[in-house]
Amino acid sequence: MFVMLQRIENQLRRGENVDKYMIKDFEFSQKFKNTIHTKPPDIRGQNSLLGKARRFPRIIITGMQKCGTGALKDAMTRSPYLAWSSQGETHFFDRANNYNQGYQAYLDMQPEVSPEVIVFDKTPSLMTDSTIPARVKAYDPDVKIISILCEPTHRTLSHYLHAKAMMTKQEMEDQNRHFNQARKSLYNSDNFEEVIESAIDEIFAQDEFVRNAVLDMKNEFRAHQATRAAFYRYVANPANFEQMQKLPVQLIQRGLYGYYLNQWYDLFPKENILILSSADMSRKPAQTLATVQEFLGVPKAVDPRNFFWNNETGHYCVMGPEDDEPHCGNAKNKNRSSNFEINPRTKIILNRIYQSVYQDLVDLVGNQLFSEWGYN
Ligand SMILES: Nc1ncnc2c1ncn2[C@@H]1O[C@H](COP(=O)(O)OS(=O)(=O)O)[C@@H](OP(=O)(O)O)[C@H]1O
Repeated sequence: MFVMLQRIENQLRRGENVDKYMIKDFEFSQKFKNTIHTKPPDIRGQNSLLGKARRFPRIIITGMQKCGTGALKDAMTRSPYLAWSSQGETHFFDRANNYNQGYQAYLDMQPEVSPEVIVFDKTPSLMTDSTIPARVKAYDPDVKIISILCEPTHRTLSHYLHAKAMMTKQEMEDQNRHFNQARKSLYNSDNFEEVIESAIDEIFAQDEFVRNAVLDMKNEFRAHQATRAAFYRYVANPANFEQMQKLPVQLIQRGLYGYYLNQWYDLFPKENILILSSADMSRKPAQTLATVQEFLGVPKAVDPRNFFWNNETGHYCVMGPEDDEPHCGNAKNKNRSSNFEINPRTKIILNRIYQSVYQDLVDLVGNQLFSEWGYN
């Protein structure tokens, strides 16, 4: 580990980009080498059983958390050729208590369906966990992977509101105890801005220059390279893994789309990965579903007739022939991020960070899909 960090340090000193591939290999080998089931399940045998049977997923929606994975799942399950686990998000690959039970436990989580139906797993925390790509590859190297991405600055707010709504008082107290004693009231306050700044203190604790540059509102921000390198150095360091799984760091860390997607592209063929835009899913759901169905090679059963505009949510609802009423997300949820504004300073801070790493995403998916984020 020390040698690796020193190599990263040397690269930085020479003004070079940190080699992201080196970081990934390192991350993987250090933390997770002993926790992969190397013998794959008999997916073909199980999935070709006649009649109704539990079938292994051949599609995994890996994320991104708070980017419309629920809407995508609702639309996909309107197709008679696609089904997802009746248990909801399986968390098979990312929770030790599930993964360690082996593939039979994964199969037990799946719905009983006919052979022509393809089962998918949607667990939005998979995309940004470095353990997972190798585990999924060991499970099925031919699996199809879908990730839907949204503008990362806004995603932090959506994630924060969601986390706060889910946290019990006890959990908030535990988080406060674990994180940043100086800000004891972090999770009892509604102060998103303060939470973001405490994450920045943690992420750039070893890089004061970057921290100051990111927070400096007086001077033009020019520290893109240094910010990218410092951030990658932080997420590559196993000493930070535990902190990264928690708030508040998680809020920012999960927006490193390019960095994490690279780990999937390294292990799976490009044609097995589909990256979608959350904005497209919101504005053009039928078109997005056409793309999904084509990618999966299933008949086009979900089309414009399945979608109905809903003023209350600002999104389309979806309805299939089997449904009594449309699925409209959680219209009553007061915690929706569209009801809140990020203050301008915090927005600038987050944009600076995400702008610094945007090119890594463009290198993978081109500069069209997410150009409206304005990070070019
Ligand atoms: N139809 C449609 N299309 C695209 N995007 C949509 C759609 N409906 C909701 N949203 C957005 O999705 C956010 C919730 O994302 P997820 O479903 O991935 O959340 S979760 O990770 O499963 O909790 C949700 O975030 P919040 O508004 O903060 O709740 C919305 O920004």
